[in-house]
Amino acid sequence: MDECIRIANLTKTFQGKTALNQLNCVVKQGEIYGFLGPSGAGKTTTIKLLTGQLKPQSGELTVLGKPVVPGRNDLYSQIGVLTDNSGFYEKMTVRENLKLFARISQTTDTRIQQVLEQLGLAEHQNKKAEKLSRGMKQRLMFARAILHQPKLLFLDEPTANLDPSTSEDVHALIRQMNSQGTTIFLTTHNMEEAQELCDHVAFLNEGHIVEEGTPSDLRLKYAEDAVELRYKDGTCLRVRKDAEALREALKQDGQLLTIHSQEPDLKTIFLQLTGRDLR
Ligand SMILES: Nc1ncnc2c1ncn2[C@@H]1O[C@H](COP(=O)(O)OP(=O)(O)OP(=O)(O)O)[C@@H](O)[C@H]1O
Repeated sequence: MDECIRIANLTKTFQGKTALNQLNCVVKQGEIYGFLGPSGAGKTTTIKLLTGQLKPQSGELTVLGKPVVPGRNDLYSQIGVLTDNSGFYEKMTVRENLKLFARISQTTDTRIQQVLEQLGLAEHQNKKAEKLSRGMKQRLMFARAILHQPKLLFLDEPTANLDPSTSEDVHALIRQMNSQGTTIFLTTHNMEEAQELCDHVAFLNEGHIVEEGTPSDLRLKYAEDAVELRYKDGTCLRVRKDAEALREALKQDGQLLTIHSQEPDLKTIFLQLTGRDLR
């Protein structure tokens, strides 16, 4: 699979304080990549550096095969960015907002209609943006970000402050875009969200990546060396994951109901690695 993003030895400081420290990562084309970490870990800073909004102290950044040069315009035709300050004009209707952004990115009216329908905004297109619900506003920001059919979409905490049902809608949109070929770079501090959505995750803590892999590989890597056997009479037995211990356990009286391996969730793994919760 081709590389979509490569970060090599990236360091960023603000007034002498290190925000990112020798960061390395690779995002493959077509994947949903979760960049996970608590508040202040450096997630937004990484997106700003990858999209040329900030300049690093050192390190190399490659996006879609080209080095990132702050202010380089050709990158913007190929990427979409959704952050909490993506914004739109409150006093304009949904369609008027999209027409304005379409003019900047030279997108056709047909594409506007397609996006309105894809994001379930068609019936709200003549409403002023200020009258939209929070979930619909988030859809409008998505619409703006994908109007020009970017190959790569940066989503900075796309479900922060949304209720569970609206978050589910946003997850469905992310999956839909990804299934149409868009690579997604997603930041979140919500580990359940990452576990559900992402093909690959990186744990960011205090400016560097402490672990990365597919959610299922990480869960296996940090799984306890034990399985739990549950019997019909309600008793439970924990045994080591080796053939002899299992053989012994299976000899026990009582009818066996289930055998489960003990795999931690991403939240537990992050806590184990960093001693920090993801707040
Ligand atoms: N413009 C800036 N000037 C000074 N310090 C900054 C600036 N931008 C970010 N920082 C600092 O860099 C560190 C990383 O911030 P960043 O916003 O990237 O974290 P984050 O992981 O996105 O957090 P959150 O989840 O709260 O958005 C923090 O310590 C923050 O205070």
